[in-house]
Amino acid sequence: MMDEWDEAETTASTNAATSHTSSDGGLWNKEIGDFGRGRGGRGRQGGFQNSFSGGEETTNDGNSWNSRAGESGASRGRSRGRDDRVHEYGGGGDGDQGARGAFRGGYRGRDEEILTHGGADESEKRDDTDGERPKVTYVPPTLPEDEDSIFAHYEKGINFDKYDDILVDVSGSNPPQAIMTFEEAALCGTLRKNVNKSGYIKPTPVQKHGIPIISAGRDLMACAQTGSGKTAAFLLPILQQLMANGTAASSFSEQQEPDAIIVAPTRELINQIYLEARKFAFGTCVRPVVVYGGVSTGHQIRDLLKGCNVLCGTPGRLMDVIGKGKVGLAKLRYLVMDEADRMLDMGFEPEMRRLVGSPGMPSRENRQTLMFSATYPEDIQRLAADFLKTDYLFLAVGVVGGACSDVEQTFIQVTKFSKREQLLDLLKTTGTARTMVFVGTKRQADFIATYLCQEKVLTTSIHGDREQREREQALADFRIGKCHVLVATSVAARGLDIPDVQHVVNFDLPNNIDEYVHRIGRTGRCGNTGRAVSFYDPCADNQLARSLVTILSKAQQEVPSWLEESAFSGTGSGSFQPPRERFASTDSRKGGSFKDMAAWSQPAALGVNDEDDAWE
Ligand SMILES: Nc1ncnc2c1ncn2[C@@H]1O[C@H](COP(=O)(O)OP(=O)(O)OP(=O)(O)O)[C@@H](O)[C@H]1O
Repeated sequence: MMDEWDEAETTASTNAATSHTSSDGGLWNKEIGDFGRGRGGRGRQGGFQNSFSGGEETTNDGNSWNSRAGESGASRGRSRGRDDRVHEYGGGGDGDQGARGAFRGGYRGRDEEILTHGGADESEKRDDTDGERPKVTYVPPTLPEDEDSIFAHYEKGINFDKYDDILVDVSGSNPPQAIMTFEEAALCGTLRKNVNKSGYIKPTPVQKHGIPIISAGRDLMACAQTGSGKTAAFLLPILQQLMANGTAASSFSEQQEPDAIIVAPTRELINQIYLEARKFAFGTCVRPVVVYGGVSTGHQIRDLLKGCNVLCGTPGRLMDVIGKGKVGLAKLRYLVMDEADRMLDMGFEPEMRRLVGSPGMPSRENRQTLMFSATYPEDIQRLAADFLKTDYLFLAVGVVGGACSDVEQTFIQVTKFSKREQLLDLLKTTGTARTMVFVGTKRQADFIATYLCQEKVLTTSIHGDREQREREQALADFRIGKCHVLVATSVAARGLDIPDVQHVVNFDLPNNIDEYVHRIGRTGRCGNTGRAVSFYDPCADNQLARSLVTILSKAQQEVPSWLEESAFSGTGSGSFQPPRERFASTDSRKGGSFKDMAAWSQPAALGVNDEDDAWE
C-alpha cells in the first residue's frame, strides 16, 4: 500500500519511452516501433511516428522514425528480439508504470519539445512534486554494508602528481595557510583511517586549500578542474568539524535537524555524493541521508527519520521534505552547493532562493556556505555572492572554467548525416574501451542507443525520460562493464565519477562551453588520462567555435586550423549570439573577466537550446 508520504511522480521520469539496454548487443525488432536499419542498406529506413503528436514525421540524422507512443507505453515489459534473446524495453515490467506509459510515455513530437528560456521544458527540469502525477514507488536496492564495497575505489593516474604544478589563486582577506598533507588536516582517527582506506595518500590542490578554509569557518567559492577531488574537499572538513564539536549521534525523531545540507543538480550525482559521505563517515556517529526524485518519498522519509546529520538532496525533493516538516533547519551550520554554477543558473536559482528563505534557515551570517564547481561564469559568481558572507574566499585551481588538461581533445568535422556512421567507425577503433556518448536530446539518446544495439555494440542509455530504476540500472551496467557504451544527455554531464571512462564522444556538441568542459571531464579523472572526440558540424556548432578555440589553447591542446578559421571568419561570428557574460578567469570581485579571451560563454539559459533534458 502507498505510504502517506509517497509522492506524485515527477514528470520526467514517467515519460520513459523505450529503453534499449541490450547487454547482449542483439538486434531489436520491437513491436513498439520497428526501428529501421539505418546502415548498410539492411532493410528500410525505419520511421518513428508519434501517434500522439499528430503523426508528425520527425527526421533525425537522415532517418525518420515510426512508432506509436501509446503502444510503446502499453507494451512495456519484455519482448523477444529477432535473435530470440530477451531485450528489455519500456518501463521494464512494472505493471503500474506500464499502464501509465500507455497514456504518458513514448517519444514526443517536435511540438511537445517546448523550449523555454531555460532551454528545456521547465516542467521537466524539476524534481518537484506538484500536480496530478502518479505515485513513485521505486525503492533503490539496499546498499552493500561490507567495507570492501564501501571503500571500493579506482587508482589515481600517472598525472596525479602533476596536480601540484597547477597554479592556485586564493582571493579574499586573510586566507588560512594551505595544508600539504592529510596529517596537517588534523582529522580524527576514524576519519583518517577512512581516508586511507579510500586510497587517498596526499591531498589534491583543491583539498590542500579548501580543507583549511572550511575548517577555519570561512565561506568559500571554489573552482577546480573536473575530477580533481572537490567532493572530499568539502566532505572531510565538514565531517571533521561535526566530530570535533561532538555532534550527537542522530536518532529517530519525527523531525530531523541536520547539521549540513548538500545540494546537487542531478539524482545520480547527489547519490554519488551521499555514497562518498557514507564512506568517509563510516564508523563514526555521523549519519548521512540522501533524498532525490524518482524514488518513493515514503521510503526516503522513513530512512531520514532514523537520524540525519548530513542531508544530501536534489532541490525539489529537499524542498518537499522540508515542506512536509520532516526536516528542520534550526541547527544547520553548513550549506554546500556542488556544481554551484548550475545550482544558481536560471533553472535552479529560484529553488535555491526558496531554500535559503525557508523558515528556520540560518542567515548567511549564521551558517557556512560552500560552493564548488569546475566552471563559474562571471554573472553567476556575482549572483552567488548573495548567498555568501561578504568576506568569502574565492579559490581558483588553474584556469576557472578550464578543461581538464589530462583529456586529449580531438575534433572531427562532420555533417549531420554522417554522424552515425562516424560514431560506429570510431567505436570500432576503441573496442571495448568504456565510452560515454553525449547527444543533444532524449529522443536522440534513445535513437542512437538503439542504433548501436542493432549494430551489436553493448550499449545502454541515461536521460531524463527514463524512469529512475532504469537510470540507475543503466549506470550500474556501465560501471560494471556489462555495457561499455553509455549514451547520455546532459543529465550525465556533471560530476559523475565512473571508473575507467577512457573516452567521451560528443556526438552532438552542447551549445554552451561550460557544458562541454563538464562532459569531457567524465574522463581523465584523478590524474588518469582520457580522450574526448567531438563531432563538429559547421552548420550547427559555429557559435561554439571561439569558445572551443580558447578552451583548447588554455589546455595546451592542438587547435585544428579549420576550427580556428571557423571561429574567426565571418561565418563563425555570423551566427554569434550576443554574449551574456565572458569566462571568468578569476574572482569576479577583482573585476577580472577574461579580457584576453575572445570567447563567449553562452549559458544554456539564454541560448537556443535543444537539450531538452530533465534537470531535476
Ligand atoms: N587525494 C586523493 N587521492 C586519491 N584519489 C582522490 C583524492 N581526492 C579525490 N580522489 C578521487 O578522485 C576522483 C574524482 O574526485 P571527485 O569526484 O571529487 O572530483 P570532482 O572534482 O568533484 O569532479 P567533477 O568536477 O567532475 O565533479 C574520485 O574517485 C575520488 O575518490
